[in-house]
Amino acid sequence: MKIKCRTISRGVAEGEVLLTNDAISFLGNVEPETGEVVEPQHQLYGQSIAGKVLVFPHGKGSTVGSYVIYQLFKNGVAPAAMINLESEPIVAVGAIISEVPLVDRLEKDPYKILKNGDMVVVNSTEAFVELRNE
Ligand SMILES: C/C(=C\C(=O)O)CCOP(=O)(O)O
Repeated sequence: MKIKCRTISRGVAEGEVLLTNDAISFLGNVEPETGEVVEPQHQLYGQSIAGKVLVFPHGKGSTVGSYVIYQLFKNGVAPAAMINLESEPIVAVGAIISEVPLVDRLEKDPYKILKNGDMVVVNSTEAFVELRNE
């Protein structure tokens, strides 16, 4: 199944879905050395976002979050791709400078059609997300 979306950061990546209903403040919520979510109140606490297709509603918090995404990239623990309901500038900038594909505004609600562990391709260059495991 292919789902159309809006391109924010171009690129193509495949990976396993890791989904959260919580917004993410990359500064403070995520450890840049490991990609682990370190905020105890966060739904993904204790899990690693490294190599995942990270689905979250939107970013929040400090503008330094863009640089944290870049640190994740430089440390080899960035998400493979990211899917938002509605991207905002902090995550958009972080994804663009880190060459992490980022999309938002999927034509179907990602929380209704995706679940943890699904294999998806995020083709941001051509503005679609493809669910592979069906
Ligand atoms: C650049 C900033 C702090 C630093 O150098 O560590 C300011 C960030 O401001 P926010 O209001 O957190 O975006």
